[in-house]
Amino acid sequence: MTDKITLVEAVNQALHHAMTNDPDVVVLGEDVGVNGGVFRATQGLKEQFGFRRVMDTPLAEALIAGVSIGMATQGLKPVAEIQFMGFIFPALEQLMCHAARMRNRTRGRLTCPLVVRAPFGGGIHAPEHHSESTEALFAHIPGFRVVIPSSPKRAYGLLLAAIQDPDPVLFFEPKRIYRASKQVVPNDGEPLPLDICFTLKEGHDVTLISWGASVQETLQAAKQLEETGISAEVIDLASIKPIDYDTILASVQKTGRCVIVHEAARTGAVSADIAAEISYHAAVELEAPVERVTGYDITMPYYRMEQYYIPSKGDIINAVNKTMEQA
Ligand SMILES: Cc1ncc(C[n+]2csc(CCOP(=O)(O)OP(=O)(O)O)c2C)c(N)n1
Repeated sequence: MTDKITLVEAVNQALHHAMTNDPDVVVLGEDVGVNGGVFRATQGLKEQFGFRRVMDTPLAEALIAGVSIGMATQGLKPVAEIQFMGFIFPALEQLMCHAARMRNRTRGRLTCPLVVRAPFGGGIHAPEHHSESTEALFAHIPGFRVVIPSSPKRAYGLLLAAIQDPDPVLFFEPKRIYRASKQVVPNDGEPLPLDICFTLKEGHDVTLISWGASVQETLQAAKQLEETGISAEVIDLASIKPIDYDTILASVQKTGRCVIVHEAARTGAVSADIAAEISYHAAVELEAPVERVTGYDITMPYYRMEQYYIPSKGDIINAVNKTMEQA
């Protein structure tokens, strides 16, 4: 295919490809079949693969996770959709206490090749439970991979890799940019590596690290900074767990400055871990403390206030300027 497609269309394309090429891949979740998913990520799957492989479930997230774990341990590769990240918590006991531990509990006899997809993040004027970013909660749990794509190409390649991975992967999709831009995404079935971050722009004055929808504002900030003579390197973390510290440390050791940008609340965030690792391993090279541009420690506000919560291009530029002032 040579047409340009959106991030959500890339998810759909990856699901089509995986299901076509591997009869063990099944899809389940609320409204994923007849309706094609609330965001249309699973559109057309039921028509093509039938109700045995594309299952509309009751509104019961614990059931979705539990059934998926059963299927995964018995040879299938379920891709479950949780309609919004804010509704994943009824499934947490199943995911945390069973999926994440299956390999360890059975001393490697059983693995749990399960993918849980969930849209996350704010910016689409939705009410509560529809806008949060709790990726750090899942990154904290041993046994999961946590993956967040930020472009159509990475959505396609990373989702294929997640489906092939033998262990449970939480695949969080930034819905604010589901339809924000288009890319040509060859439908070649090529997975992307799950263990690396992606350097989107090279630079030598400051390293900007982000993930999800915030990568957009981070790239815009880098572009504007370039016009004022500040050269920013931009890294899309993509794999939230595990984190590719080789790339991050090499970048910060080169630039001497780092700003981490994300929508999730500040306390206990993934950025705190990254800042700690950088402070430890690049203490000699750092010219300024690591800055963090984050959401606030509050429930994601309703839509009229959303714009004040989500890190903006201006917030990122201010943080970069702060690090540049320190010498
Ligand atoms: C725990 C939880 N999961 C998912 C949702 C998202 N959601 C909102 S309405 C809806 C469909 C409800 O369908 P049904 O129970 O048949 O009621 P209807 O709206 O058709 O009257 C879903 C899945 C939710 N609100 N809460």
